[in-house]
Amino acid sequence: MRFSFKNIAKHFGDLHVIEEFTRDIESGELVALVGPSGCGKSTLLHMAAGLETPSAGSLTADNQVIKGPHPERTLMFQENALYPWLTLVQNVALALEFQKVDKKQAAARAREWLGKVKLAGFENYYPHQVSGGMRQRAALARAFISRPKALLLDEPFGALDALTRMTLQDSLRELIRSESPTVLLVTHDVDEALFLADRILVFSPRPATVLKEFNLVHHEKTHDLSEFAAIRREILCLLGIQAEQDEFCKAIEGVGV
Ligand SMILES: Nc1ncnc2c1ncn2[C@@H]1O[C@H](COP(=O)(O)OP(=O)(O)OP(=O)(O)O)[C@@H](O)[C@H]1O
Repeated sequence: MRFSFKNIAKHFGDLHVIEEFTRDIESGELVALVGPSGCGKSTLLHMAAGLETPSAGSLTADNQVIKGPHPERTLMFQENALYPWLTLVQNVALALEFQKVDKKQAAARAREWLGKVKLAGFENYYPHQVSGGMRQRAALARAFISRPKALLLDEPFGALDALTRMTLQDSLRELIRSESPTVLLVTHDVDEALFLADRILVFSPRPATVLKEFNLVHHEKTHDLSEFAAIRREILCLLGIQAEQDEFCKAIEGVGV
C-alpha cells in the first residue's frame, strides 16, 4: 500500500500539531517517525489509520482518499490490546472473525500464527498468564493474521525491557520480510528505528515539520549498529539529546525536547 501525504496540516482547536507534511510512503517501505514527545507522530499515524482527518491537505492510500479505518490498515499500540477474558488463540482469531471468517478456520489460522511468533504451546493461556513480551508477540500475530497491506505501529515495544524488545524486533523483521506490508513506525527508540527502518523521518517539536530524513535502505541490518554511529549521533543531536556536551551537535541545529 502506498501512502501519499500532501500538504497535511492538523490542528485540534487552537493547537497546531502538524504543518505542511508532504511525503510519499512507498509500498513495502518501513518508515520510522522519530521526534520529541507530543510533536504529532501518533496523530500522523491516526490519520493513516483513518481515525483522525487532516485539517488541510490530502492523504491517500493507494490513490484513494482515506475516509475511515479499514482492515487493510492495521494499528498496533504499545499497551497490548488483548482482551483479558480471551485466551491468546481466541484473541488472535478474533481479527479474522471480525472479517466473517468461520470460527474453526479462524482458530486454526490463529494457532499457525502463534507458532510463527514463537508462542506454540501457549495458545490456551490467558494474557495475564504470559509475560509482557509474549503478549506483544500475540499482538503481532493478531496484527499480521489478516495480512494487512499497511501496519501502523505506535511504540509497539515501548513497554518492554531492552533485551525483550530486541527479540521482538527480530520477529517483526522476519514477519515484515515474509509479508511485505508498508509500515509506519512511531518510536522513541532511535536504535529501534535504525534497526528496522528503510527511512527515518526526524520531526521538530509541535507544530511538527520534518527536520531531516535518513535513507537506510541499502544497509544490511544487525543489532550491531556501529555502522550507523554517525547517523545515530546526528539524530540524537537533532532531538536535542547530548547536544550540550557534544561539539559535533553544536554544528547541527538541535531542537531540544
Ligand atoms: N484527539 C485529540 N484531541 C485533542 N488534542 C489531541 C488529540 N490527539 C492528540 N492531541 C494533541 O496533539 C499533540 C500531539 O499528540 P501526539 O499523540 O500525536 O504526539 P506524539 O508525538 O505521538 O507524542 P508521544 O511521543 O509523547 O506519544 C498533543 O499535544 C496532544 O495532546
